Amino acid sequence: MSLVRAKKHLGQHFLTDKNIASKIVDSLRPKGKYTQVLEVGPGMGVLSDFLLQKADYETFLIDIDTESYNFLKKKYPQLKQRLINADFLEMDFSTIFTGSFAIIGNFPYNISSQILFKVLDSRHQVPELVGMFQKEVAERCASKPGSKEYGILSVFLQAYYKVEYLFTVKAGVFNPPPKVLSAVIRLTRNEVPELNCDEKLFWQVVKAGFNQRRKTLRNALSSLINKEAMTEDATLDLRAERLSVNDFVELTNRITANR
Ligand SMILES: C[S@@+](CC[C@H](N)C(=O)[O-])C[C@H]1O[C@@H](n2cnc3c(N)ncnc32)[C@H](O)[C@@H]1O
Repeated sequence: MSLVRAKKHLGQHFLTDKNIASKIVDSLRPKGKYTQVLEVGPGMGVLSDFLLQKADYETFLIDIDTESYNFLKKKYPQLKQRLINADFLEMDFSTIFTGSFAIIGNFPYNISSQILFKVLDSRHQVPELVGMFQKEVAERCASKPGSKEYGILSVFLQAYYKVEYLFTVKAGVFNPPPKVLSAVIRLTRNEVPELNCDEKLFWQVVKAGFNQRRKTLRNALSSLINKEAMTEDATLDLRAERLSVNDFVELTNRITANR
């Protein structure tokens, strides 16, 4: 079988180390929380080989690249409809999954944030994600208040998921090697995937706070708050990067109460 030609615009860097592939797949912990797993960007199937050996769940593969799709169709004829040639970002999960499913992948780095925001949008259906990202993105996901990596993605992911930075991966184990280091993270959704506040307002507050991250929250959130009623609120004197998820939830509740 001839190999898939690596295409830069699709973020194709193929993992060549089977031990790392097996370690990534072993980082999934189904324990009955889901019976189906979707792999994003299987490429030539280095992760899929291990996923398909597991009896705990049914595996689905989606790759945007037709060359990869044709390669995998020959490699795994048993998959049939479970091998999909489409853009993950455009995927309508409801056409395939009725219940919860996990997501795994060595993700294309050029669309990391979009992938994570799509997962957040579908958090009620996605209790777990294990995957490789550019190290910098993985650090951003797991970073804590006060660090320079802490931002919108950190807050939203940590609001709904436990984020674990599992391990770092060197560029040399890919073909072709990327210019950056990589890292594997695991997201495990909270038992209750809802926040104890007006969630729509929470999203607006976090976005507005970080969109003007050099300003204090009092200024960054001026269109969302009743400034007069909240003159004594000391949290508003801080910048967004100082606030934990809980601080944002509590601030959202005070904004609601003072409207
Ligand atoms: C970093 S490669 C990983 C390939 C393989 N899993 C491996 O570890 O060797 C990323 C894969 O994602 C695929 N891809 C890129 N954009 C995609 C998208 N929007 N939807 C689905 N797959 C995508 C690429 O075609 C490629 O196969």
